[in-house]
Amino acid sequence: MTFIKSVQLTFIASSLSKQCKNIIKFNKNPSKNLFQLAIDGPAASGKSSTARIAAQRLKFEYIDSGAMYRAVTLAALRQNLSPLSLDDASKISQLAATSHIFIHTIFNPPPIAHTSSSKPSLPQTLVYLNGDDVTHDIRSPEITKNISGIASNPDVRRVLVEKQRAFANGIYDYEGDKLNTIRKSSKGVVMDGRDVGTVVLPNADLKIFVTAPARIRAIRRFKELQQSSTNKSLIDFNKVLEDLEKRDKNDYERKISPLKKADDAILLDTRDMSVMEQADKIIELVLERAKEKNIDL
Ligand SMILES: Nc1ncnc2c1ncn2[C@@H]1O[C@H](COP(=O)(O)OP(=O)(O)O)[C@@H](O)[C@H]1O
Ligand SMILES: Nc1ccn([C@@H]2O[C@H](COP(=O)(O)OP(=O)(O)O)[C@@H](O)[C@H]2O)c(=O)n1
Repeated sequence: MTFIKSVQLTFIASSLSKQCKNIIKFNKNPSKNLFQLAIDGPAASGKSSTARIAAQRLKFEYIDSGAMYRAVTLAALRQNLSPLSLDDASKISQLAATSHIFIHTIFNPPPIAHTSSSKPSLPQTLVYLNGDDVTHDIRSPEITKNISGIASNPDVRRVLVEKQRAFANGIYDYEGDKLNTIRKSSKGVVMDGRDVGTVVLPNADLKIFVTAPARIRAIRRFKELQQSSTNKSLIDFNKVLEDLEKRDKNDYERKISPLKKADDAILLDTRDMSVMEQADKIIELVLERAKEKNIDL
C-alpha cells in the first residue's frame, strides 16, 4: 500500500504539447491508500484497452509500461543505435536513464467525427519523449520489430522499472522537475505490461494475467493496424501473426523479467469476451478485492 506525503505541484502542460494546453494541478495526499492494479499478458491480449476503461471508471491513473520500452526503442533508433548490438547496450541504457518519457491519458476525449454520438470514445494515452509527442511513432512496425532487443537489456529494465515504480507512487520526473501524475481525485493506479505483477509491483493489491490464443490476438492486431493504416493492402495477416508469435516467444523466454503469470495473479482468458466485458470483469474483481481489504474506492 502506498502512503505519499503532501505536496501540490502545478504544471503547465502546454509546454509538452499544443494538445494539452490546460493547467493541470497535481496533488499528493498523505493519508491516501492508492489501490495498485497490475495487468500483464502477451501482445494484443486486451491489456491496455481494458486498463484504460477500468482506469476511467474507477478514477485510477493509467501507466502503460510497454509505451516506455517503445519510447526507449524509438530514442535508440533515432540515434542509430542498434538494439541487438552489445557495443551499443550501455549507450542505450544511458539513453533510457536520460530520456524524459511522459505518459498522459485523456479520460474523456471528445467523440471522433463521423461516429455515433451515443458511442463514447475510449480514453486516449499520449506518450511524449523529451517533449515530443511520439504517440503514433512508437507503434510503428519498425519499433515493434526492434523492441525485444531493448526489452532484454538488463540495464534498460532496471532504469525503466525504477521510473515505473516512481510513477505508480505518484512521483515522476519530467525535464528535471518532480512531477506528481496522480490526480487529486485518483483512487489508484493501473499499470499494464509483461512484468508488472512479478517485478514492478510485486505487492499490487490485484494482479490479472490476460490471455487469448495467438490467432485471436493476431486478428485483433490486424484489424487495429488496418484501421490506422492509409494503405490497408500492405497489412498481411500472416506476417502480423508471425511477428506476434515471435515477440511472444522473446517475451516468454527472455532471461530477465520474462512474461510470466505471477503466482497470485488471476488468469483472464479474453477469447470470448468483448473489450467492455473484459473491463467489466476487471472492475468487478477490483471492487471485490477492495472490499476484502477494506479499501474505500
Ligand atoms: N476482447 C476483445 N475483443 C475484440 N477486440 C479486442 C479485445 N480486446 C482488445 N481488443 C482489440 O485488440 C487490439 C489490441 O488490444 P490492446 O488492448 O491494445 O492489447 P494489449 O495492450 O494487450 O496489446 C485493440 O485494437 C483492441 O481494441
Ligand atoms: N513491462 C513491460 C512492458 C513491455 N515490455 C516489452 O515491450 C514490448 C511492447 O509492449 P506493449 O505493451 O506496447 O506491446 P503490445 O502488447 O501492445 O503489443 C513487449 O513485447 C515487451 O517486449 C516489457 O518487456 N515489459
